[in-house]
Amino acid sequence: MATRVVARLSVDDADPLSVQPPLYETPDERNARIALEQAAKARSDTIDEELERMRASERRGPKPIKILLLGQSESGKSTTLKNFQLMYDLKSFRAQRASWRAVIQLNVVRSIHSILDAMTRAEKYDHGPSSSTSSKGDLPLLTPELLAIKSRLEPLVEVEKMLIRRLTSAGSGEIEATQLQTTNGTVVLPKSSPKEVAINSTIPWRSAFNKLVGSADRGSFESEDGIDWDDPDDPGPVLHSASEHMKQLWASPIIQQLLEKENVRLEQLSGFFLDSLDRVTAARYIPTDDDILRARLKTLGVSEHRFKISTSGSVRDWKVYDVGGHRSQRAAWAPYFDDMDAIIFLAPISCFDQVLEEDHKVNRLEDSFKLWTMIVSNQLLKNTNLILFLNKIDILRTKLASGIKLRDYVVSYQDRPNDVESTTSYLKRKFGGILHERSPLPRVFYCHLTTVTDTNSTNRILSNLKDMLMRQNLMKTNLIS
Ligand SMILES: Nc1nc2c(ncn2[C@@H]2O[C@H](COP(=O)(O)OP(=O)(O)OP(=O)(O)O)[C@@H](O)[C@H]2O)c(=O)[nH]1
Ligand SMILES: [Mg+2]
Repeated sequence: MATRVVARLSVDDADPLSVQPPLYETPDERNARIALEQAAKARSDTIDEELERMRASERRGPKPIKILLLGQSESGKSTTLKNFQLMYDLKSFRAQRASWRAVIQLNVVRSIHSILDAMTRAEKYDHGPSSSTSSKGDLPLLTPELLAIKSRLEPLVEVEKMLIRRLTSAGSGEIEATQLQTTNGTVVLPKSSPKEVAINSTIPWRSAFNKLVGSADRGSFESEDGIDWDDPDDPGPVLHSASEHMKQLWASPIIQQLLEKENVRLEQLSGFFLDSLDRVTAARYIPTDDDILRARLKTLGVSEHRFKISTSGSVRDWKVYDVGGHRSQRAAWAPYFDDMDAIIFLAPISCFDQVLEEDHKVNRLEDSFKLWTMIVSNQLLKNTNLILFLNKIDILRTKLASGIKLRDYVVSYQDRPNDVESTTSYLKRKFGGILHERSPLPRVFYCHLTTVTDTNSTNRILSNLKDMLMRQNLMKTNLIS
C-alpha cells in the first residue's frame, strides 16, 4: 500500500490548477484529483468563453451611452438614479419595495432618535449642576407626560440598531456613531442628530433587507410587493404599536419649541417621514413610489446601473453611474471621467444656508460652486456634456417664503428680490459664468431647475436628455448624417 504524504493540502482546500500532483497517492486519490482538475478546467474554459462572447458582443454592438451622476452628499444623485429606474426599469424598481420599506423605517426611527436626544439634553439642563444659570432657562421644561412618552419610545433606538445591523451584515455598510456614549459615567451628548448609515452600493445591500423582510417559502409572502408580513424580525408591528406616541411627540408644541431652540430642523433633513406617520406606520404599510424617492440611504463607492432604452425604434444600452458625494468618497470619481457621454451635476441650491455635514466650516452652496468649477475645468471632461440640475427647488421655495434671505449667505446677491425666480436666475447665471470662464473648450450650458423627488417633472427632463444623447450618439456612429 502506498505511503501517505503527511501534511498534504486536502482536496477541498487545494486549488487543483495551481497545486503540483503529490508525490505519493493511491489510485483512488489520483482519480479523484484528475476528476477535480478536469472539472476545474471545464469551469475555467466556460468562464473564458463567456468573457470572450461578451467582449465580442461589445465589439460588435454600439457602445453604451454612459452617464455619471455627480454632486455633494445629499444633492439628489441616488434619487435621480431612482427616477431612471422608475422610467426604464420599473419592474426591478418595484421589486425593491420591501428593501426601501426597511430604509423608511430606519429613517423614521432616526428622526425619533433625534427628538429623544434633544429631550435628554433638555433633561440634563433641568437636573444639571448649572440648572440655576442662564442657559437652562432657554430650553422648555418637559412635562411628566412627555417624559413618559420618551421612556415608551426609547426601545426604538434598539429597533434602529437592529435595522442597521441587518443592513450592514453583508459587510456592505458603514455606520457612524448613533448612540449616546458614556465616558466615566458622563453622558457625551451629540451636538446634532444621530449620524447616518452609509451603504456601499457595489454590494447588493438589498439582499440583506430581502432576507430581513422576505422569504419566498412563507405562507403570507406576497410576490407583488415582496413584503413578508409574517417575518418575526420585521419592525413594522413595533412601529405600528408606537405610532400614537410618536405622533404625540412630534405634535407637541413643547417638543417643537425644544427642536427650534436646539436648531434641529428635522423636516429639512433627508428621509423625513414624521408628517406621514399615520401612513408609514400602518399595519400593512407598502411604500409608494414617492415614498421610495424620499427615502434616504447615503451612498458609498460607485455603482453601475444598466438600462435598455429605446427611442424612435432604436434600442440602446445605457449605463448610469451613481457615486457617493461625501468628501471622503470624491477620490473615487476621477477614474470614471474617461469615456462618459454626459455628467448630470446636482447642486442642491436650497442648501444656501447650510454647512457640509463633514465640515461645519464649509457652506454647502460654496462647496457646490467649487465642485462645479473642478468639473467644468477638468481636461478629461472637455468633450463631455455637462447637465446642471439646480435641485431641491421645492425646499428653496419653502425656505424663501419663510423669510430666510439669500443675501444673508450670498453677499453679492445684495438687494435683489428674495423670490424663487430671481434667486434661481441669479444662481444659474453664476454657474453658467463659471462654465464659460473655466471650460477648456466652449460648450453649451444645459441647466434645469429640478425637484428630483417629483417624478413627473424629472421624467420630462430625463426624456429630453435621453433624446439629445441618443441623437448625438447616432451622429457619432454615422447612422444619420
Ligand atoms: N424635497 C426634496 N428632497 C430631495 C430632492 N432631491 C433629493 N431629495 C432628498 O434628499 C435626500 C438625499 O438625496 P440622495 O439622492 O440620497 O442624495 P445623494 O446625492 O445620493 O447623496 P450621497 O449618496 O450621500 O452622495 C433624499 O432623502 C431625497 O429624497 C428634492 O428635489 N426635493
Ligand atoms: Mg446617494
